[in-house]
Amino acid sequence: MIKMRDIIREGNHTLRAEAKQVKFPLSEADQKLANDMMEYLENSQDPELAKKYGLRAGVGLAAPQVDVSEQMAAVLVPSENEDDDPVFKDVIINPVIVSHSVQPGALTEGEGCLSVDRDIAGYVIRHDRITLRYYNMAGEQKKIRLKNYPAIVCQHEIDHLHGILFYDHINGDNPFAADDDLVLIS
Ligand SMILES: O=C(O)C[C@@H](Cc1ccccc1)[C@H](O)SCc1ccccc1
Ligand code: NI
Repeated sequence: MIKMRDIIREGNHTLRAEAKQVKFPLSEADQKLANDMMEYLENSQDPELAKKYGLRAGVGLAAPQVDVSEQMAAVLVPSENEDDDPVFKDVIINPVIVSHSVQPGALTEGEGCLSVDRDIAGYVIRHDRITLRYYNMAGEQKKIRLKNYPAIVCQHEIDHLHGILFYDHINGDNPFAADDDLVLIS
């Protein structure tokens, strides 16, 4: 299982590298990696397991964060009611944002990152709505529309595949600068 010690931190060059595309059919190693990353998210969202193994909660984990420079990320966005199915759960492979809203969006509370051990305040300006094309573990091409929180999470993870970290999107002069059309997502 993936633990916090397996997650690389700022300063490791893999976090700033352009990850390479994944080939299909998935190798045994890539299948194991995909399953292990999703397992991390599930464990980290279980309070007992998270405490037992010292896991930081996560709704997404990208392969470069475990020092594998490949275009693959696990995303597990739980529903607000724990009895309901997740809002979004999949391993997104070779993802591409094929279109997006002009309207920007940002989390009201800002963002964090499992690979960044410090709090960095500010609006992380992203697209409020995206159309995402990706391949799942079976190699099936998917094309989905996401908005608000799931869209923010997927953009955070896709950034990791291109060497981008959340604070790259914060306005350095005024971290909480907000255009009139910015959608603030709680
Ligand atoms: O480091 C990662 O990629 C995982 C992040 C993803 C993320 C952070 C902020 C906004 C969108 C996505 C972790 O999920 S950060 C911890 C966290 C846990 C639960 C909910 C929100 C953030
Ligand atoms: Ni991150």
